[in-house]
Amino acid sequence: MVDQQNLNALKTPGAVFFIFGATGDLARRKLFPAIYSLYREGKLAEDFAVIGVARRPRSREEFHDDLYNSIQEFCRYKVLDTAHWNRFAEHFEYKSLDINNIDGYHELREQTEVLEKRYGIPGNRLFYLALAPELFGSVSVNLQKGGMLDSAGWHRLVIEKPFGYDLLSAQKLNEELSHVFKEEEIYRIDHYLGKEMVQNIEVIRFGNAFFEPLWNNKHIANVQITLSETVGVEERGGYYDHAGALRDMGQNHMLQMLTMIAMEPPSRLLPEDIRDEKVKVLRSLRPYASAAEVEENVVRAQYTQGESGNQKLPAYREEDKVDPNSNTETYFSAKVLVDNFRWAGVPFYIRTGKRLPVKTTEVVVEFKNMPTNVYLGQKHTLEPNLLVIRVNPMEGIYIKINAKKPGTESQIEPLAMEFCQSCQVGINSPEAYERLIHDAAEGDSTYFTRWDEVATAWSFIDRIAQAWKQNPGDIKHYPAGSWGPQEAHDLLAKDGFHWWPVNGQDEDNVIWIKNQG
Ligand SMILES: NC(=O)C1=CN([C@@H]2O[C@H](COP(=O)(O)OP(=O)(O)OC[C@H]3O[C@@H](n4cnc5c(N)ncnc54)[C@H](OP(=O)(O)O)[C@@H]3O)[C@@H](O)[C@H]2O)C=CC1
Ligand SMILES: O=C1O[C@H](COP(=O)(O)O)[C@@H](O)[C@H](O)[C@H]1O
Repeated sequence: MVDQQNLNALKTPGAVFFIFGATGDLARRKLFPAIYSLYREGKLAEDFAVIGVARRPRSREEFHDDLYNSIQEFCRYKVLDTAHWNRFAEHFEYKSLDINNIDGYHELREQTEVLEKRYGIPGNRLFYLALAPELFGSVSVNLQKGGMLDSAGWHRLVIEKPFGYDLLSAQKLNEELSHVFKEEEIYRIDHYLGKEMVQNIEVIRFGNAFFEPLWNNKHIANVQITLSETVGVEERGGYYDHAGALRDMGQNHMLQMLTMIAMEPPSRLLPEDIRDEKVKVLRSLRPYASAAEVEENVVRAQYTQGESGNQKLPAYREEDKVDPNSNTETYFSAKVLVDNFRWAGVPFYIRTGKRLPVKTTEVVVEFKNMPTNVYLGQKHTLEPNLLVIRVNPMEGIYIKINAKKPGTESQIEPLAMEFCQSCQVGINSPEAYERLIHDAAEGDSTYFTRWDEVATAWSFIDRIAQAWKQNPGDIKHYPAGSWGPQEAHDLLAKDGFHWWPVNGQDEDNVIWIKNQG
């Protein structure tokens, strides 16, 4: 609970929030719960309204029922009591509208003005597009034509991923949006940037004297970023089969996490300074020069039938709305080089996949071995020091160091110094969408992607996609429930490295490192 004194500092300025796609999956699982949490924590006061927009008819009561169910199922807070719930739900209206029907926007405008009057909102309007990406351009044009941008306050467009399918389509979309919204009014969501531990990377790096001096190619051997999922494509087969892992996770979340690890310290902690540094990293990524280089450095694969626990898992090609002959990748891993002074020669290995054994997001920074190993030849093995940043589902960091095994003469064993943030009583980290909606309402664009970041990321990814397109059938396979194809292991083995076990467990789920104490 937030005390009254801090409330004004936390609260967002009064605004009307429009959720386009209010009957959809994202609204139900993420957006409504996020708005409720913000309200519960006093970050949204009473001067706000939400209008849910979608085509299907919904009475106000039905919409409130949807809202209630979504919060009870997906929010980290359960509904408090009836009086509190009624006060919250009162802020929500529904408008049935086909985004292509311009008359509907005039009605929406009238409805908005009534609410602005009721809540004393000075014309601030935040448009959240939880819609299929092909609708993004038309909505923004129609918002303007329909007079929705004529109010006195600020107007912001929050736009979901994917932002385009490749550089060309992203440029086209950006061009369409830029006729209506200025760059500083566009908030492109990458929900990984809203995650607590992704934001913490910055503090861990720039707030600790013992990391920053070592954060370079003199001391770091390699960096490994893993985003593994146990789920398959669920109900999103239609979208996913067109996108694949490279576009779904690589172009956005993975490259964004890489930039947070690799960027230079910004001169000030202002959104544009931070984003300038991130885009410099993206520009330093060494492009793969040919299809042969792609093949050497990037592994793609698709899951076949497999099992997890005692459960049989279907092959990707058997999933709903997936082409039975599909060659779409559900897994990829890559060796990425950042060609700048700090990182020259340090490989960044990234991997993501569906139907892997565990759900986790983790960054492992592997340090170089000691220049002189005084323990060599004495039957001692020194393991490299690791810094592991756990993003999800566990949040925390651990550092692996070598120490003398207590009670032995001189035996050395690795031990973990672990901080598990998510294990701390009383810490209930906000969901990524809470932070991002709050930031957008505050006008803080730090953790949203700027156009040049998106474009630069696409030009890197496009080379991989184009190389794959030349040889669609040349995809590897892995059984659902496994850690991906052998080639992904070979990718590191060629350089003398291996993937470090995630969650502190090896591939057979054997505890790899003992918790001390
Ligand atoms: N779901 C997720 O986990 C994630 C989703 N995203 C992105 O979020 C966006 C939404 O995804 P998701 O919620 O899954 O999609 P859904 O298909 O579940 O929902 C789409 C929404 O759009 C509405 N809609 C469709 N056509 C129109 C139209 N012509 N006029 C008005 N409303 C329309 C639908 O309502 P109706 O049929 O009633 O019109 C529905 O509310 C996509 O860009 C997706 O890529 C990003 C990350 C994760
Ligand atoms: O953006 C996406 O992310 C999810 C994974 O997000 P997480 O927060 O649960 O790690 C992924 O399942 C989905 O395919 C992708 O579109």
